[in-house]
Amino acid sequence: MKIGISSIHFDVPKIYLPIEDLAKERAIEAAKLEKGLGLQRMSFPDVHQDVVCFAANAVIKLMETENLKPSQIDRIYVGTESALDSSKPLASFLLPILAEKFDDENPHCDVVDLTFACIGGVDALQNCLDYVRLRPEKKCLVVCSDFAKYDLSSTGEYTQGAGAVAMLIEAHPKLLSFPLESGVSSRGVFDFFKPKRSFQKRQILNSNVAADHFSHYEEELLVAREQPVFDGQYSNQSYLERVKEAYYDLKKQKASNTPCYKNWSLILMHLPYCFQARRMFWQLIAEEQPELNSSFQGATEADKWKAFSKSEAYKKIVQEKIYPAEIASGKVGNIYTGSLFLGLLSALYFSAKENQNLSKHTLGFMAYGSGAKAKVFEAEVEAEWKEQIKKTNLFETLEKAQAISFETYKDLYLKRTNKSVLPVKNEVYLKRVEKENSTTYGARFYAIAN
Ligand SMILES: CC(=O)CC(=O)SCCNC(=O)CCNC(=O)[C@H](O)C(C)(C)COP(=O)(O)OP(=O)(O)OC[C@H]1O[C@@H](n2cnc3c(N)ncnc32)[C@H](O)[C@@H]1OP(=O)(O)O
Repeated sequence: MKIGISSIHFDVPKIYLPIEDLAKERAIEAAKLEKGLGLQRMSFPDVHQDVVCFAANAVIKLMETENLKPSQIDRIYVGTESALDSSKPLASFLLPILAEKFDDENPHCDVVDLTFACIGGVDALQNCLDYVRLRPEKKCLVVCSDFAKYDLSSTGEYTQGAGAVAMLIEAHPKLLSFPLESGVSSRGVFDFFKPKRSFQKRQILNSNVAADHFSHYEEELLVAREQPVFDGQYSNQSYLERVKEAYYDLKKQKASNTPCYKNWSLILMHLPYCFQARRMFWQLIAEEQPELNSSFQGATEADKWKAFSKSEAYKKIVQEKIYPAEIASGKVGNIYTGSLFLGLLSALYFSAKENQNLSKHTLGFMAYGSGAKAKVFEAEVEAEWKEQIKKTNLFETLEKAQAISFETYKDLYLKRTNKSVLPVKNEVYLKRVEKENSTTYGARFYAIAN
């Protein structure tokens, strides 16, 4: 029996900072960000939004579109690395919101968060696929929700983004089905991580945040520090090593001599920024190109590979198989656990707009989570994919987002304002956080605006 994804929906902030504005303020050549890394916009949460809001909005869109009620859902598994609480999972915040929205609930719904940097959403997905394989009458929701926030002026700042993707997992899926094979590679490293408070205070005191903002910033970050400690180039090296090992693990499991990617109509890689996949993929498959040796006789291995990355053959792979997933990433930024699935949505939506026939085609997924783990696996496109994906209105929704100024971005980043940039409309929003003098200090309450 086929098991997989029947429906996929998303929610991202309605405001963004144009990347050229950030480049100007940071004295970075705009062409590096736009043409080198593929960045166009950096989506940023408004005052009333957090990762619970994005997750809830994505789930509500999915349930309304699929005509589902909470009592029909047996599991809500959330992938996130932006937890708002060290004990209470983000998934549990969704329950009262959904109960209120649909006037219905399932007290037996199993909810939990899975955290492993950007790959937690894939762990949640595979867990739920296995559950439905055992109990095919059940329906699960997998939700990925994150806010990718980096230190000001760091090399991560221009890759920031936020948002959520929600997916319905069931038997006889309408969108994608997944076989059992999945290549894995894990290694314990410190390429990108979010250590606990005492260490963070030292980090903050050493940071070069402008003096007039310092005390507020420090106070805020002592409550909850959202930004990672990271080494950008080392994280890319780790990404490459893990994904490569997982790719060849999948090839071994499939006992196939043909390079797996040759069967993939679309390549979905974790996108920490728009051009990550095109900058990394050639390094994964260069050794699967026997013609390289005859074409570049006498050249070093590194030179041969670099030549392959500039070749017409590689440009064709990028244009046909990688580019479709990049379209949304360039306009949203990194959304950690959701980035891989936003890429999936983007690639399928683009293919539907182009009226392509993807039914029965194979897609390749390459997921990565810092710390570090990669998983490489495949999916088959199901017959109703086009109708299902068109319901998301992905590109049209992204086009409606509004630009903000650099000053507004800084106010939001430093939490210097409590006035929303856009009116709260037709969405779940953060209504209140209990203050320190309350016995329920830190409890967060949400409401649904019409
Ligand atoms: C965080 C996660 O989500 C998990 C992961 O995936 S970890 C792996 C990714 N790591 C991260 O995202 C961490 C945060 N990000 C970063 O630290 C950095 O943004 C980064 C490491 C990803 C990139 O580093 P960077 O120093 O900004 O860029 P750099 O690696 O030098 O690349 C710039 C590119 O622009 C190109 N470029 C520079 N100037 C240019 C110009 N004027 N015109 C056109 N291109 C230009 C360069 O040639 C280079 O491209 P190629 O290597 O393909 O030729």
